[in-house]
Amino acid sequence: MIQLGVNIDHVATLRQARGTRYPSPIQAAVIAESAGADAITVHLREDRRHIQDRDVEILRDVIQTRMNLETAVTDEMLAHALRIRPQDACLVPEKREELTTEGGLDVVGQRAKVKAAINMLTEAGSRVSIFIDPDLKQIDAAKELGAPVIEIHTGRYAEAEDLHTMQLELERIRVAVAHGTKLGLRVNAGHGLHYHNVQKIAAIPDIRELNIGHAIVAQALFVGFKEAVREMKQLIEVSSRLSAS
Ligand SMILES: CC(=O)[C@@H](O)[C@H](O)COP(=O)(O)O
Ligand SMILES: NCC(=O)COP(=O)(O)O
Repeated sequence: MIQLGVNIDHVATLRQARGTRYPSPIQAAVIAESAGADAITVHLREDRRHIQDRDVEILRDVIQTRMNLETAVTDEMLAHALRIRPQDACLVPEKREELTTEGGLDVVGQRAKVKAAINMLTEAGSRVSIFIDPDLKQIDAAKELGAPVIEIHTGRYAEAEDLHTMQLELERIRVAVAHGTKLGLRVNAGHGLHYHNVQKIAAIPDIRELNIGHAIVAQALFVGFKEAVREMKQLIEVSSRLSAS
């Protein structure tokens, strides 16, 4: 069964907008787990626009499932991840000025840097994942450098403005998942997934985990956080079962 990692970054976005104590990402993590989340994902960005260092520290003690800590490949952020020692550490690209993560990490173009990060995090006890485009060369490089997990960036599929582009992107993701799985990698996926586009991704055989945040936090405004997580978990399960039958 596909696992669901709930990304709680945007609970913190709302808090940071006013500098209040609420809403609490810690409370969100506890509720998400009680609603069936298999992991809690947070992205401590270099500009600290949402999740803060203190959140990550508290979450590390509170999370009962797994912490999936997304981290840029910089000295500062890696030092932080090495101190936190999350169960899963996901290497992501980061641009200060971007609205949201725009693409996958360029593993091919910075092999030495990525290899060093994988080695350090693995030694610290984290399972390392690489957030990567559905690009076979990047997947081969991730495997070559020893990453046990990849997370396929689904952003282009999610942002497609017409059906034809969406189908093309979906096919790229399907091929990438099959390729990564054949190489022996655990293949996760995520970014931009919501209640109306997750079905086709969840139906792809061999995807192990979906990381979803923005849409769940948005849905929580109307149905509550627990129900929003439950609804997403159920959609994923039904779509994955239907495709298998
Ligand atoms: C890497 C990724 O997909 C998530 O961390 C996502 O980026 C979080 O939201 P923001 O991009 O808005 O920080
Ligand atoms: N790695 C993807 C993630 O954590 C969630 O991204 P989004 O659902 O907030 O776009």
